Amino acid sequence: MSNGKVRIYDLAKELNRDNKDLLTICEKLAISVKSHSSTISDEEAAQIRQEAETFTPPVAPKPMRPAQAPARPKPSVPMPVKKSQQIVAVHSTHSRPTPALAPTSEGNSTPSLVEQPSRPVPQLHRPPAREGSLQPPIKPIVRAPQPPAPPAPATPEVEQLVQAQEPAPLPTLQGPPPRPRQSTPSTLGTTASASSLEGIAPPRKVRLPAPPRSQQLQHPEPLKVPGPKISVSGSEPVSPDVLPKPVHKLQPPPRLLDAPVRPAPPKPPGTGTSEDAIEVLQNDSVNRVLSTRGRRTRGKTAQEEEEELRAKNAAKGKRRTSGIEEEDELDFGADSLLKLQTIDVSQSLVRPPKPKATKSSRPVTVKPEAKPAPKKADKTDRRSHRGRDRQEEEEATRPEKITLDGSLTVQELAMKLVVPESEVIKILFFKGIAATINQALDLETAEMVTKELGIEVEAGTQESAAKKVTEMIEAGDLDYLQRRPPVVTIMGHVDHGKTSLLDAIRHAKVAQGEAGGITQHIGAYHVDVEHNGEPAQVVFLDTPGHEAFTAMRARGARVTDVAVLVVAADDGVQPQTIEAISHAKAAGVPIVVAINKIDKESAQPDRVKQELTEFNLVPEEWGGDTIMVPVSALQRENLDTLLEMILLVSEVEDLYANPDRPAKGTVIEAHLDKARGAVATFLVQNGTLRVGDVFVAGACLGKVRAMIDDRSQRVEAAGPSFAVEVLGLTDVPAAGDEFEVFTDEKAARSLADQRTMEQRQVRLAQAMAARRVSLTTLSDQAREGELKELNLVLKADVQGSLEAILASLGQLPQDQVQLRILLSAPGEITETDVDLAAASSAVIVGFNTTLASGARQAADQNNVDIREYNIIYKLLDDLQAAMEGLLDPEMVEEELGQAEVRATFAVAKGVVAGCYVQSGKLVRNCKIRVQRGSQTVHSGVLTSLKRMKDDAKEVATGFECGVRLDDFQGWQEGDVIAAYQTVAKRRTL
Ligand SMILES: Nc1nc2c(ncn2[C@@H]2O[C@H](COP(=O)(O)OP(=O)(O)OP(=O)(O)O)[C@@H](O)[C@H]2O)c(=O)[nH]1
Repeated sequence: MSNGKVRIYDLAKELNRDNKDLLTICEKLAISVKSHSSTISDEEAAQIRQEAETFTPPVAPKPMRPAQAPARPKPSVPMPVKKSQQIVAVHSTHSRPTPALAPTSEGNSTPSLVEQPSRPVPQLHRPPAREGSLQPPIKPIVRAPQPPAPPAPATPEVEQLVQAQEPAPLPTLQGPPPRPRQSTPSTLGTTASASSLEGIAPPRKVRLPAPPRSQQLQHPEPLKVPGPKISVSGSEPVSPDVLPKPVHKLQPPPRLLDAPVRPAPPKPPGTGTSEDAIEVLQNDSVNRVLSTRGRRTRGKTAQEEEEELRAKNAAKGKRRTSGIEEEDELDFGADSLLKLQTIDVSQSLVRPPKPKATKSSRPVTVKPEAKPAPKKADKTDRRSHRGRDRQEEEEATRPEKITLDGSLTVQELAMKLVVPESEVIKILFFKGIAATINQALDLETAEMVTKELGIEVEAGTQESAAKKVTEMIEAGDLDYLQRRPPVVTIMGHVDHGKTSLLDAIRHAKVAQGEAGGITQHIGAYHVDVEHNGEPAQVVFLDTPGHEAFTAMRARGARVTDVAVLVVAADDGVQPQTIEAISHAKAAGVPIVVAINKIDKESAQPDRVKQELTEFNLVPEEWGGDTIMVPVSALQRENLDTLLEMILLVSEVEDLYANPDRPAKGTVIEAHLDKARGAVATFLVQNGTLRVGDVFVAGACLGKVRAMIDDRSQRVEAAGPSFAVEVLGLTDVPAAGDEFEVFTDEKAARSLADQRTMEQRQVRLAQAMAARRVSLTTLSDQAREGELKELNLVLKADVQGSLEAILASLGQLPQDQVQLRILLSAPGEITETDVDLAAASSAVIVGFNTTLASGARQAADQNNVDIREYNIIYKLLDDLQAAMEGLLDPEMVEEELGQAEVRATFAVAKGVVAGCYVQSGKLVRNCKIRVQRGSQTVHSGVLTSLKRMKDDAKEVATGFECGVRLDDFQGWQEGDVIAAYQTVAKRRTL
C-alpha cells in the first residue's frame, strides 16, 4: 500500500487469495478495476477484505462437459487448485466424440463452457462457423476448475499435454476476468485445431471470456455442419464434434504448396483451407503477408480487411501492430505446421505477388529519401511525413500509361513513372540488371520496368520519333513541298558488311582505315543514282555496328526513311539483326534487306530469307512484301539493284519538304574538334541551311560559319535530306538534338539560354539524385558497410564515345564498389563539371576532350581529380583500379630485417640491447617482435635505435646497433629482433 492506494494483487497476497477471486469480489462490489495490477482506495480495500472473509470462489454454473463428466471414471488429468490457467486441450474431448456424447455436446456442452453470466463478453459478433475453415492451432487457457476429465474422448496426446500443463487438478470451472478480445467460439476452434495437430502446439496464454448463453445459442449451426470446420484466424466458431477431421485436411502437402503461388479459389465466405495453415510462421512479416492472403481466401478485399483491422485497433486502443501481434499469437499454436510448410513459405517469399495487382502487393520500398524529383511528389512530402500517406499519394499520382520514346536514364524513367529511383533500380536488380541512377536504359528495358509496375506503355511510342520527319513540316510549307531524297540507314549485325556495302556504294574504301573494324561515328553520305532514267539521290546514314552503339543506332532510325538491313549470307540472322529489325519496325520504317557476301562459298541466301520470315520479313518471291536483294559488297555485285529498290520503296513514302524556308533538322553527330571547335553533322529535314544562318541546336547557339559535305567539299547551302558538317557552334550539341534556324538572332539566343537553363536544372537534379542514391537505393548495402561508391563525371568528345564508355563501365563488377555516373555529356570539361564533382566527391574523366578555360584552376582549388584519356581500355583499366582502391586494403606484414641481441647494457632510461643486424635492416619506429627461441617475448615498436652513440633512422645488415624499447627491458643475449612493417595491400574486385 502506498499513498492510500492498494493494488489488487497485493491485497490478494495479503488475503491469501487468488487475484481472480479478488477481481470477482471487485466486480461484485462494483469496484471498477481492470486487472490485478489495478489500484483501489483504502476504503475499497477494506470493503474487499470484508467481503473476502465470506467469499467463496464461484463454482461454474455447470461443469464444462456435464454430459461427459460423469462418464469419466477417474480424472485423467489432476486438476490444480490454483494456477489453472493453462488447461490446454480440454476440447480435445471433441476430437473423438463417442456417439453417445455427440448430442450432448450439441445441446449442452458448448453453452456450458461459455456460460459465465457474470462476465459479459464484448465480442459477440463472430459469424457462425464456416464449413471447412481452418482454425489456428491455439491452446487457449481455460481458466477453470474442471469437472473430472471425460475418460474416452481425450486423445492421448492431449492428455499428455494437459498433464504437462496442469500439474494439479482443479475442482471447478471458474470464469476468467472479462477480456474483450477473445471469444469462446474461437477457443473452441483453436483448441480443436490444437488437438488436431496432435498436441504438438505449445500452450497458449489466451484467456477467454465466456460469452453468455444467448451468444452461444446463436451459433448452433457449426454443430450441425458435417465435415471439418477449422478456422485459421481463430475468429470463427468451429463445431467441436467434427474437429478431429481437420487433421486430414491439414496434411496433404500439394494444397499447401499451391498456396503461395496460386490465388485462392473462390470459396464460400468463411471457408478456410489448408492453405490458411501457411499463415503459421515464425516470421511476423511473413505471417502478416500470408495471413492477409489467408483472410482474402475467405472473400474479403484488402480494403475491407484494412477497415476491419482499423476498427479492431480503435476498439482496443492499440495500434495496428497489436492487431498483428494478436493474430500472430493466435497462430502461434501451430508450430508443428512450420515443419510441413517451410518450402511453401519460401516459395511464397521468392515469388512475391506482382505489384500490379493491389496496393498491398506492391513492393513497399518507398522511403522518404527515395522520393523522385518530380515537384508534385516533393509537395506531397512536405504535406505529410508519413510513409504510408506518401505512398498512397504517390500511387495516386502514378500514371496509368506512359509514353516511352527511346532510351532514357533510370532517373528519367523513375520521374516518368512517379516512383522512387530505388524502385526502378530494384526492379532491374531483380531482373539481373545492376543499374545506376544515371544509367541509360534502352526502350525494351524501360518498357519492362514500366510494365512491372503495372503501368501501361502507350503503343507506338517509337512512332512519334519516326514521325519527327513529318513534324518538321509545318502548315505554311504545304504549298511549297517538293520531293526530297530518301534518308537511308544501314543496319545489321557486326561484320555483316555495313561499312563495306556503303563503301562499295560510294566507291571509297572507308572500311579499310578503321581500327578494329568498328565504325566510330555516324556519318552521312550522298549517293547519286539514276532512277527511271532520271538522276536521283540517296542519303545514307552510316551507323556503327557495335553493340555499344545500340542507343545511337536507335536514334539513327528516327530520321530514316528506309532501313537497309544487311545480313551476311554466310552468317544469317544474328542478335543485332533482330535488334535492327525491331528498331526499324518500331519506327515504322520500311526495310530493304541486303543479303551480303553472296560471293562467298558458304553463302546461303535462302537460309537467310528463311530465317527472316520468322520476323515477318517474307521475300516478295515467296509471296511476301519485303524486298531482299542479294549483294556482294566486296565484288560490288547487284548494288545498282539495291539502290533501285531503295528508291522504289521510298517512292511510296511521303518524302516531301519545303526547301524555301529556314532549315530545321536533326543533329546526327557532334564532337569537339581540337582545331575547329565544336563540329556537328546536321541532317536538314526541311528548308535549306545556309552559311551565315543563326541556329539553335539543342541548347547550343550557333551561326553557320562553314558547311562541308561528305566529299569534304565546302557548300554554301544544304537542302532537304542533306547532311552537312557544320562549323560555328558555341558548344557541342547531343546527337539526336533538333536544330532550327532563326531569322531573329535574339530569339535564338533566348531559346538557347532557356534550354541551357533547363539543362542545368537537369544536371542539378542529377546531382541531387546521385546524392539520394547513397541514402536510399543503396542504403541497404551501404548500411552494412558493404558498398562503396565511386562517383564520376564523364565528358567525351562525342556522344558515341560516351555511349561506348558507359556500356563498358556497365560491365565492371559493381558488387563491392558502386560506380555512379553523376553526369555524362559530350564536350569539354568545364568549371560547372568541376563544381559538380567537388560537391559530390567525384572524379572527372575526360575522353578525347579538353579542358575549358578555368576548369583546371577550379579543379586544383577544389581538389578535384581530372583524368584525361584517349584510349578507352586505359580509361576502363584505371577506373577499375580506382574502384579497387576504394576497397578496404588488406593489411599485410612485410618483413624488414632481423637482428640478434649480442649484449645488454643498463642505462638510465632502461636497458639497451646491443644488436647485430643479420639481415635486412632495423628501422626506427618499425614494429618488432622479440623472439627467444620459438617464443615471442615481446611485440612492440622500436622506439630508440642508435648507431654508435648517435640516433639512427635505420641500420642495415652487417652493422651493430643499440636498441632500446620504452616498454620492454627484459632483454637477454641471443634474443632475436624481427623487424617488420604492416603495409596496406590493395584488394582486387
Ligand atoms: N566475302 C565478302 N566479304 C565481305 C563482304 N562485305 C564485307 N565483307 C567483309 O566482312 C568484314 C566486315 O565488313 P565491314 O564492312 O567492316 O562490316 P560492318 O558490318 O560494317 O562491321 P562493323 O562496322 O564492325 O559493324 C570485312 O572483312 C569485309 O571485307 C562481301 O560482300 N563479301
